Amino acid sequence: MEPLLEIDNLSVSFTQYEKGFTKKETKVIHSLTLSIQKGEVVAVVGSSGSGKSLLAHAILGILPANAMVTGAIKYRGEKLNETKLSNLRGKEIALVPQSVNFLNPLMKTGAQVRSSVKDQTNIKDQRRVFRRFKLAPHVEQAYPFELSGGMARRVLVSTAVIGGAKVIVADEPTPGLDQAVVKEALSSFKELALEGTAVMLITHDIEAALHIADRIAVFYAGTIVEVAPVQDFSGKGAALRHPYTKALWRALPQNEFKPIPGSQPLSHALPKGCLFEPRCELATEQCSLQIPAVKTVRGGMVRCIHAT
Ligand SMILES: Nc1ncnc2c1ncn2[C@@H]1O[C@H](COP(=O)(O)OP(=O)(O)OP(=O)(O)O)[C@@H](O)[C@H]1O
Ligand code: NI
Repeated sequence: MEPLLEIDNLSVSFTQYEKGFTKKETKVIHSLTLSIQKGEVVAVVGSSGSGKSLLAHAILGILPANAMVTGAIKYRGEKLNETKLSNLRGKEIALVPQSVNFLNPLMKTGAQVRSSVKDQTNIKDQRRVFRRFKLAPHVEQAYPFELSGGMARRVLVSTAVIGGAKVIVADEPTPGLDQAVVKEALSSFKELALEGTAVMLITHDIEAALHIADRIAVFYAGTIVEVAPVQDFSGKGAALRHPYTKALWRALPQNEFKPIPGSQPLSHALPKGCLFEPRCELATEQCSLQIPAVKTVRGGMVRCIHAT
């Protein structure tokens, strides 16, 4: 089956000026490859600051002006450029942003959700999505500040789906959200996938991802180190391929609850070789020479020369 969305060797860097004139380039996403099929939920799991939101913004073409992008993003096998993407954005490809600050504080929620479709007088569709995401009819007249956190999330999801999106990139909010709200939001993504939507679920919460994802992509310091079918996350993690994924799995409270020593390298001080090498138990001299190429191992994808 042909993937609906393909990310091929994507890199994103920022050029910043330091102390006046020295130009500094920071690579925040590098050589990232990932694809999503119709009806599939792929979770992208990674710690804070690893570049997950930037990946979402790169797919939607809404990165800040000082970002430099290389590589390709394809939709239905066709490489996207700015014109094509601006025609698809908010329609066939939609973002559920990480923060409710993406809502316009001065606009009533009903009008706001309708503003992402061509016919903004189409109240019927808006009411249909509101019903679907359990938003009471009076909510359409409310301003964002009058909404609870859970309601605001549902308004964001409504905005994403009203145009009939085929690909949804959901950048899930980091802690602080009520567990029931999180669960509810996740089940709505699963439902959309069952109807044929391709969902990329961005989260730092591996456990939540396990409940709804078909495959899990593990993000580390700006790239994906492993993509594994969800069933590989079981037992002691023997089916997993990358030492970081195994360590992440073991660190969960229901497993050994053992944190991984060390910390993720910062984007301006990345190691030359494998990004996990400084923290890896399996590291050999060869690991520090260059970033390992992507290989396919037992039906999953991994970037580690030791993976078998
Ligand atoms: N406009 C920018 N200019 C320079 N660096 C940036 C810019 N935007 C983000 N970054 C850097 O890129 C890195 C990745 O940020 P990003 O927001 O994608 O992380 P994240 O994985 O989504 O984190 P979280 O889980 O906290 O949401 C961070 O180190 C951040 O400082
Ligand atoms: Ni983020």
